Amino acid sequence: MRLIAENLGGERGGETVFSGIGFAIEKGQALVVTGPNGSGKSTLLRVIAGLLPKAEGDVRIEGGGETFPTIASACHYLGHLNAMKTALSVTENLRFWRDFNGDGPLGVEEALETVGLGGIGHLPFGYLSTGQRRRAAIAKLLVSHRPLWLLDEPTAGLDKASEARFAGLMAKHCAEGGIVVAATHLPLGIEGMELRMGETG
Ligand SMILES: Nc1ncnc2c1ncn2[C@@H]1O[C@H](COP(=O)(O)OP(=O)(O)OP(=O)(O)O)[C@@H](O)[C@H]1O
Repeated sequence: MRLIAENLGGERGGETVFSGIGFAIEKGQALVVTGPNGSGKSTLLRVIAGLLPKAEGDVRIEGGGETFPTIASACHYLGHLNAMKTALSVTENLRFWRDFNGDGPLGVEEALETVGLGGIGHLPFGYLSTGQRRRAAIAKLLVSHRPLWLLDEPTAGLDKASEARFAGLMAKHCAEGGIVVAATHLPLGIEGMELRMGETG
């Protein structure tokens, strides 16, 4: 399986944010997207995820077989917001995502243990601290059967120990044949290709 972009362009509010982006990411590889504020990192991730229309070019999955014929079927997108219901418990949220995305490598309890949140699954998501919310959102990736991780500033709000743990999880995902595309300002501690987005304005 590979993720291919050819001459990809994106726009916001009718203005071109980026153009001519091309890459080929094989399974087991990571692409780290860097660049200053406003350079289009989030826009690129959202275009790849299909959450925004592309302005030109193409981005697609090849070799995903019957299980992952499209990016939509293959990806889990972790944006700035965590996409969790504040009134539901952490466990209930993760059960929802596990059902929605297809059973992933870990069960809910195991995933919570893995991100250091064992024992608090019963709490409403809204009770969690900023970093705990991000860790619970990372647990979504672990309960989901999704080989393509699209991550927007995934380590924002994480402490050093959690950052290091997440670096290990991304490396493991790649080692098991996954693909990671991550936009970041912070070093992520993973080996990967770098795509540097340009300045705007
Ligand atoms: N809904 C919108 N309408 C118009 N312009 C927008 C919209 N959303 C974002 N933009 C503009 O698109 C450009 C790219 O924004 P984007 O969020 O992709 O940048 P980024 O590289 O992720 O920035 P940061 O590092 O601050 O997160 C910015 O100039 C931003 O102001």
